[in-house]
Amino acid sequence: MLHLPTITSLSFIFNLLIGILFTSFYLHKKTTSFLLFGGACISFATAILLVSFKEELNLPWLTHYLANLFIILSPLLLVIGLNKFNNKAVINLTPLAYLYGLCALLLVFVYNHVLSQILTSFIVAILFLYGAFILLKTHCVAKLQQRLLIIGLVTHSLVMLGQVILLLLPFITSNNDDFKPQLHILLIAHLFITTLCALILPFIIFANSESKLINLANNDSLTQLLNRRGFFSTCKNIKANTADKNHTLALIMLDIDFFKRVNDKYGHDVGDQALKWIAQHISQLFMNIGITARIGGEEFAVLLNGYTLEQANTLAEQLSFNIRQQPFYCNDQSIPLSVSAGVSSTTINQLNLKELLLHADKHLYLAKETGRDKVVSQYDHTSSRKPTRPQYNT
Ligand SMILES: Nc1nc2c(ncn2[C@@H]2O[C@H](COP(=O)(O)OP(=O)(O)OP(=O)(O)O)[C@@H](O)[C@H]2O)c(=O)[nH]1
Repeated sequence: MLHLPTITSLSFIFNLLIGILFTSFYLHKKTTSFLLFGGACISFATAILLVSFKEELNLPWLTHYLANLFIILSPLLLVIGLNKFNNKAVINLTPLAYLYGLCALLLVFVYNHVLSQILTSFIVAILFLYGAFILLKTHCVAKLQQRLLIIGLVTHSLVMLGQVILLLLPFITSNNDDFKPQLHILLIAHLFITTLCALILPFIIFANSESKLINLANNDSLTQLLNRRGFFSTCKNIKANTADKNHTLALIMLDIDFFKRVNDKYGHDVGDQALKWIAQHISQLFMNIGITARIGGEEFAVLLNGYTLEQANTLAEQLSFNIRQQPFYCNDQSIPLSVSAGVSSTTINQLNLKELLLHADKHLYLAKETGRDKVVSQYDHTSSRKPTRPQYNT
């Protein structure tokens, strides 16, 4: 059956190893939450080690007092670590420090008494519940593991509260049973859940880190749109995910007109703001209907799945109109901006993204060649609207 020394040893080994794993990741990445999670696991392993000397050593301040302090320290570090992981840069540590100080003080008077166990279990229960609450509010990519960990923390909290009740019962009733078998089961549950939580936590952390890295690799940090790489990898799945192979899709390629002049006249920072402003217009219009990206310096692309060439052309005209109508303001100056656009389309059957981009690029080139501030699509090689050049106040 469940053999306590074996479970204790396994729990010690797992917590120590996971603690070392987190600490070495901290040394490599300097992410404070890793150090705190490592500390939480190592604290728990240390507590197990100290308690295991209970029979051999007659040093209760070590095997009881210090062990209890480490038991409380473990969820305390977990809670601070989860707060940090949840991107709360400034955590008010004062209440937690007071709580820990108060526990340390109270335990001085009762460390050799069952009250020490009651106090420790109660504080641990509260901290685990708080940890579950923080985790609930944390954005995690690994949803299943997040739920499992929340369940683990809540269950752990209940186990600790169960322990408090069992330890308190002889005091509040005339029943003098010491509930040893029940406490034994709760202790095993405590060791088991702690180890399980310690095993799930790294998975959640690394899944989030991986997702952050993928985001960094696929997104343009200036405009928050996809970058070229992200655009290609997102569009790659379209073919597989669209059942109707005769379904049309269109691509709009956009380029800001005379953008070099904006940089030269107003500076690179203003140029960056202009790029963000254009990106906002693109997002506003296409957020729910297309895949938007900044695929080059001042070049953007929008893929519209299920749209015809004519529909995409109309939307590109709409975007161009919006940009022309609402002047870009920076440092109290109005800077007129315009875009040229090339549109191309194909069917899912014939989709070759590079070719589609090439066609749109040819039309974009034509738009530039024939005056800028216009949209050119396959059927529209000459625009009826007279091109207007942006004017800059000197
Ligand atoms: N501020 C800023 N400028 C950029 C960025 N990437 C590219 N550019 C600038 O974009 C400008 C592109 O200039 P050109 O290719 O000559 O094109 P243009 O002046 O827009 O002229 P046309 O495209 O022919 O209308 C260059 O000055 C680049 O330095 C960026 O991230 N930020």
